[in-house]
Amino acid sequence: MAAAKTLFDKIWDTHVVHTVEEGPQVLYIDKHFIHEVTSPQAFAGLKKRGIPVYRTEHTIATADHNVPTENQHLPIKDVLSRHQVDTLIRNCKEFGVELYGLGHPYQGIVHVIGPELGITQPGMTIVCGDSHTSTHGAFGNIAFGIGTSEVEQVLATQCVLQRKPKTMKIQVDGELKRGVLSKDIVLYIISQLTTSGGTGHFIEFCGSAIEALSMEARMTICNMSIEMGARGGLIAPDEKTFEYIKGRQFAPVGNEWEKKLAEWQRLKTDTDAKFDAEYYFKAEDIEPMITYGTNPGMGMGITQFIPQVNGTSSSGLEKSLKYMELQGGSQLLGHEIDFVFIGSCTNSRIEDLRLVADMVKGKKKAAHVQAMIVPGSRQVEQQAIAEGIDLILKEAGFELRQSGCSACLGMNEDKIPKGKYCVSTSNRNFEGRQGPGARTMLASPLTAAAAALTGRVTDVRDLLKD
Ligand SMILES: CC(C)[C@H](C(=O)O)[C@@H](O)C(=O)O
Ligand code: SF4
Repeated sequence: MAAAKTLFDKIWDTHVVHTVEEGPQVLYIDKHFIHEVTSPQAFAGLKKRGIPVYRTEHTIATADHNVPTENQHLPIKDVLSRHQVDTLIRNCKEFGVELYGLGHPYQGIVHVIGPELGITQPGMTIVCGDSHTSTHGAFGNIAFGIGTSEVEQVLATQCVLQRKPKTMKIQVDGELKRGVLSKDIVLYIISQLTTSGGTGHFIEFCGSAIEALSMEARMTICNMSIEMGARGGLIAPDEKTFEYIKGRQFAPVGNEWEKKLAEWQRLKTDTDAKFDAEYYFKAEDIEPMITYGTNPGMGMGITQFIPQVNGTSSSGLEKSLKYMELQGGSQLLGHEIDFVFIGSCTNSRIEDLRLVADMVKGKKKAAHVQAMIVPGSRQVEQQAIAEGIDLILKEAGFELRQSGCSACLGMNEDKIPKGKYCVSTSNRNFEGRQGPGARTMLASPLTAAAAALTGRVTDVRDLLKD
C-alpha cells in the first residue's frame, strides 16, 4: 500500500512537473492572480525578452491596492496610484489578460474575488504576487504568495520553481464562546506560536471548531496563517466548500461539476499521515482578541493585561509599546480609540458586514470615532446595498466605502493619521502600516464594531448581553 499522505502532499505531488536533484521542484500552477503592485516588473521582463503570457485563460487580474475607495468613477487623483493602475490596464491589454479593473462588476481585493467568483477551487495550486494568497487555502488547495521575479516565471511558463515546505497540523476542537469569531481563533494561535512559529511549514487547519466555521470564516484563518511565518494554510474541503462554490460564475457546471465533485470529495489527509509538527488548541480557551504591539503575534484576550517589559521579554516588546504609547502591565480595555477600519482580505466579506450591521443597528458610533467600512469587492458592496446594510451602517454613523485594500496598508488616500489609534480588522499592525505613525490594534469585526460604538477598546460580550 502507498504511504499515508497529508492533503498538502497529495496536491503538491500531483502538480510537480520536474524535480531537480537536491534542488527545487518545478510546480505547475492552476491559477495565477495578479494585481497592480507586483506585476509591472514581471510584465516588463516579458516584454524585454519578447515572451507572451503562456496561459492567459488562467491568469486573472484585478486592481485593489492603489484604488481609491470613494468616487471610483473619477480619474485616480494620486499620481503614483494612477500610474500603477494605468500600467496594469496597459499590460493586461497588451498581453491579453482579463482585468477586473475599476468599474468592473467583479473588481475587488484579489483574495476576496477569487473565491467569490468560483475561480478558487479545491485541489488547485494558486499563486499571486501577494503574501495573503494563503486565503484561498480555505477551499482545500495549495495557495501561496510569490515574489515579482516568480510572477514573471509563472506568466511565462505557468510553472514556478519551489522547494517543498514542511507540513504542520493545527487542530482546534470544541465550541467557540459567544462573541468569539474565526479572527479571534487565528489571532490566538499566532499569539501562542509567535510570528515565526510556522516558518518553513505549510499548515493544515482541522478539528471540530474549524469544521464548524463558514467558508468565509475559514478564509480569515488561512489568510493570517502567513502571519505566523508559514508559507500558507489550508483546510480540507467538505460539503460547505462544495455548496459555496456551486453556481458561482466560474464554477464547473453539468458533467464537469459532477466529475470535479468526485475528485474534490477525495481530498483529505490520510488517517495515519505524519506531519512535521502538530499543535492542538481548545476553542473554549479563546476570548475575543486584540493586539497591543506591532506584530500580529502581540495579541491577547480582550480582558487580559499587556505583558510587562522585563529582562525576559522579547526585545521587540519595549520598542512596540513605545510606538503604541502603551504601558506594560495595563489593560487595553477602556483605552480610547480614534478610528475603526473594517475591511481587508481578512474581514471584508458579506458575513463580516452582516455581523457589524447586526451589532450597530439602531445605535450610533461614538462622536469622536471615524468608522470606515470597506467592502472587499464590488459584489460584496452590491450585496450589502441589496440587504439594506448600507442604510443601517449610515444611520449608525459608519461610512461604507467602495472596494479595495484601503487603510489595510494605506497605499491609497485612506490612511490613519500619526499617533491615532485604530481598531482594525486587517492582518498587520506593523509600524506605519496604516499610515506613518498610525497605531493599529488588530481585532475581529465584532470587536471593531463595539469599539466604534463606545469609542473605546470594548469587550464585545458586554454589548451582546442585551
Ligand atoms: C503589496 C503586496 C506585495 C503586499 C503583500 O504581499 O502582502 C500587500 O498585499 C500587503 O498586505 O502587505
Ligand atoms: S487587503 Fe491588505 S493584506 Fe490583503 S492584499 Fe490588500 S494590502 Fe494585502
